[in-house]
Amino acid sequence: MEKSGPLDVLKSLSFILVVSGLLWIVLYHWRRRKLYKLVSKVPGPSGYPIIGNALIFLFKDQVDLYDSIVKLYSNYSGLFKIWMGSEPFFCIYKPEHLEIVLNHRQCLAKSTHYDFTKPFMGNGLFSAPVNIWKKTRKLINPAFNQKLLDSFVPIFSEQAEIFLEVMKKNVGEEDLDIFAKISALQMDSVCETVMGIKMTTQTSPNDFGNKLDGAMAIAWMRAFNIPYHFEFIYAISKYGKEFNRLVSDLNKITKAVISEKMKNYEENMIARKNGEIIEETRKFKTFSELLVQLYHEDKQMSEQQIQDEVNTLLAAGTDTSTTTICFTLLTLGLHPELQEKVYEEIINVLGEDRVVTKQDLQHLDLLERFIKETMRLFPIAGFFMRKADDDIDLGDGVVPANATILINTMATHRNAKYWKDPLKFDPDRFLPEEVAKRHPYCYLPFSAGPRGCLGARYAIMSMKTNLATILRKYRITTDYKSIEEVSLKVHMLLRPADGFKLSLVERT
Ligand code: HEM
Repeated sequence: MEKSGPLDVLKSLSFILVVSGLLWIVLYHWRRRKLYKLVSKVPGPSGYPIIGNALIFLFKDQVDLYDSIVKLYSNYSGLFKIWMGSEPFFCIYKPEHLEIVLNHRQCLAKSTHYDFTKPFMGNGLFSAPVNIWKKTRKLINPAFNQKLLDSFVPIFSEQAEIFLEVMKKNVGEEDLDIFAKISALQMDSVCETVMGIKMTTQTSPNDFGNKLDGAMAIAWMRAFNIPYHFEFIYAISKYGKEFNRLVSDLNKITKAVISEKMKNYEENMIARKNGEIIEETRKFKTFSELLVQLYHEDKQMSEQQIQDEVNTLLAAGTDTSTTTICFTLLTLGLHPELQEKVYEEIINVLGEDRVVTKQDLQHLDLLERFIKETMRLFPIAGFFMRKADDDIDLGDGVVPANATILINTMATHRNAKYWKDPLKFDPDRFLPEEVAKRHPYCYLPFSAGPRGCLGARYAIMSMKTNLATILRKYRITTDYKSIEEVSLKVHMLLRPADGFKLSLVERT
């Protein structure tokens, strides 16, 4: 018998490899046959082998990314799908679909893309897996009550008044960056209500806010760029290195704050046991103190979980409100006559000098409708994702288990099917009688259902306080001429591609 040489061994090995590879491919597709069957029933653009439709998102700058998503949605009248590599994405915007998905018990999971925020937010509410999320949200929901939010209004007011002081020195300056100023205002309010510390970003600028913004922007950029999903590419990239540096700096600060709250709580417990009377130095409890209390009383929250929640609230609460306030200033600038009506309302409720109180907020109706209409046209968190844990029947199509669902509320908010003359700015759309005429899921700036925004009421109250304080002293102008002219980009949240182009003119 002839002996087999090294070449024959190599040939046999190659044969085995090719056959196993083919078997693996067949098995992989066989296991996904149900998925393919369901996917095939849903319309969608044709894609390329292996990458599918990933080119829609790949190598796009922030403006192109926004335009591509809008264009994609405009081609379909309802549910459609795209392939991101081997992963099908089901794209929705119809109110009926949104209502099913956002309330479905099997749709509470966030897609894997949210994992990129985990180095900072960990298992905080925003990115937590469903089992952890359920437990934490049940614990935190009661703490986020109206009484607590009311107790924050003096902080919102105090910070807004500091903003006016800062603006006295800056207004009229060329190249005044109003977004940065509002961002500092929000950062100081959120840091004080969440952590109980005066960050003083407004008066002595520090880079905590920039670091937070930078870290979140990189996490979101990664979600939309498949090559950076691979840890070995991301870790050696400039983004990966920068992200780790930013997160490490931010964590040092929040960790120190939580350790201090833990220490205070324990010292107070001992003092109370010894019969000492503890004088409260503040009229409100911060979120971190409430979380520390939950940690001690319920023993259901670990120290790490507290830090994850604090980091989450900082990240979820600052840029969101900052960007919405700036968009509201922009829409005020675009509509000078309406702006005067908002001003009159503020003067009627507040008078000339008094700081804003929680009672005032209930009477600033037009201002609230103005903010709501702004959030319709500029829903800053207009794209978000869920994962289906089971097949989800949407009536006119089924989303198969494990698929990602891409929600685009911008497509709902600006849709002529649901909004007459959708690009017309009209705060009266939010009069109660008008709201009652619509499907409630036509308007979702804060998402909805059990996993909707935890801070929606907090955001409205803080934005109303800030805007009322600012608008009483300043008239807003913008270089934009119309809503249509404001082209948008995806910078984690939506932002105007060419900036906000705002000016503040002192009222005399
Ligand atoms: C104008 C301001 C805000 C807007 C437009 C907004 C919008 C949203 C949206 C759309 C979601 C759902 C995101 C998703 O499912 O991926 C969300 C979730 C969340 N938001 Fe907000 N938000 C705002 C302000 C705030 C504030 C001020 C806080 C806290 C102080 C906050 C805390 C949260 C948290 C914790 C979640 C996650 C909820 C969960 O998964 O259970 N948000 N927000």
